[in-house]
Amino acid sequence: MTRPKTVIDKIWDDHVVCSDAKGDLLYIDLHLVHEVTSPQAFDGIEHEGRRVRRPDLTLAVEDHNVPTDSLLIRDPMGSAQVERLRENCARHGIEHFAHGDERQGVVHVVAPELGLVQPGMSVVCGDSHTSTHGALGALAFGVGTSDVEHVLATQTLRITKPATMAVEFVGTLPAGVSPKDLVMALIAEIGANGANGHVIEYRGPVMREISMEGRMSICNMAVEAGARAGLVAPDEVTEEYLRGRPAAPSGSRWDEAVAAWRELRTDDGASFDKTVRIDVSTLTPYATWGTNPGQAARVGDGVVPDPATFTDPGERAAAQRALEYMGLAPGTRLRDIKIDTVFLGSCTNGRIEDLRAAAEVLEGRRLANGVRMIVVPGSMQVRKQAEQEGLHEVFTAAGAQWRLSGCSMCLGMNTDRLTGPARVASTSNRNYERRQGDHARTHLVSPATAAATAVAGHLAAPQHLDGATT
Ligand SMILES: CC(C)[C@H](C(=O)O)[C@@H](O)C(=O)O
Ligand code: SF4
Repeated sequence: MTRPKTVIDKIWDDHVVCSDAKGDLLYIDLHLVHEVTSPQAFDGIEHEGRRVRRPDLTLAVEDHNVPTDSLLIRDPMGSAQVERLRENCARHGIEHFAHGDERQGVVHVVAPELGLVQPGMSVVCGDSHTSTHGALGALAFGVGTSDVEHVLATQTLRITKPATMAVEFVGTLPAGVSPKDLVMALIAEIGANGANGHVIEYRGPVMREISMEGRMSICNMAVEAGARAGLVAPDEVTEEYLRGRPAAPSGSRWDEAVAAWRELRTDDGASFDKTVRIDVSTLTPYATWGTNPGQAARVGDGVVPDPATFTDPGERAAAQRALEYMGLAPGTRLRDIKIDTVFLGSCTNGRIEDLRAAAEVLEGRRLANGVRMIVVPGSMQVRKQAEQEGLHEVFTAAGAQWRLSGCSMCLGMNTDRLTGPARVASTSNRNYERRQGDHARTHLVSPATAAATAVAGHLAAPQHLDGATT
């Protein structure tokens, strides 16, 4: 009998080209590229007189630097970076979705929606949130620019095999608790370093009930717990999501692919280096109060903690500093924190289901006085779908701005960077100091919570708009 294996080991072993004392050389099935981390990598291979080894397995998308209120890139830095991506792709024969292309969007939204990411694949991108693609049952790593160069030149990645971690969600998911809340609850529980160096397999009955969009939100934030990657073994949800997508297999190749995907399960008896079990039955929506994603509490009855109550000195100091930056006093109820800006978008929560969840809350309601909200679809395809469903009208009727696609306010690398003091409810994944602007304070939330917050003017989940007290 062969040794039982985790799904992580199966995909890993399938891609090892060779190994030495320093680690493995993994074959890469799909290389995603964006404008921020690729210029030096292209310079590097060109300096060596090399070509891109597999342009056909490489896709580039403009996302971080593009404005979302115009097709014209006015910012000189952003424009220079995007221009270099265009030149590099043209020179190396790489498919490239430019700002204005109907397939453009945040790279982690674009690749899955085309059906390019499939179970059992190895995927890399010079971007930490590449972990998103694990939702499709792929092993997907964010890598640095020198690795991008290596992958461009050789279609392989040098990497030491990370440890494995099982995150098991059990119990019954209560209504009104979104996948984002689930992953925020996980990180609040294990901490922003809780999965350091591991690849997570999200498992358990609850994961099977979660849609592909929801799985992407959960895998997206694996890196916010310190993980190298996060994945969900493929199942019927994965198959239904992929069926009929432009790059998905078709005809008899579909049946062959599905048969292979069905082998991608963790065998009974396989062991993980670490296991965490979360009972979801008593969860409620979450929001962060601090400056890392683990500094989070329940929106309904949570309060900003007193740093003095943390036993770990590092955590105590981090909480102290976070409260100073965030301008918050211990004991403040999360629902008393007033918000002036709301960002709905990003590779965490810019997909169609996210927009639907927010629109459901905003339907027939208006933003609170003094609140500004921007809605940035994760891709131009998401934007098109949302417009077909009339969601954009719900957003604009409520007083929100309906934008083009890009990373936008998720990180201030474009003209959506906040310039003045701002307190933001944001559906993105990172809340470190100054990420959204020099004087911006970020509270991470789910799309439904972002929408309810926009209406209330303070942190709130949808049930609080109807008078619920917790
Ligand atoms: C700019 C890029 C390298 C960065 C990342 O790696 O994640 C960005 O996408 C982010 O979300 O902070
Ligand atoms: S949307 Fe945000 S998290 Fe995602 S790739 Fe862009 S900047 Fe990074």
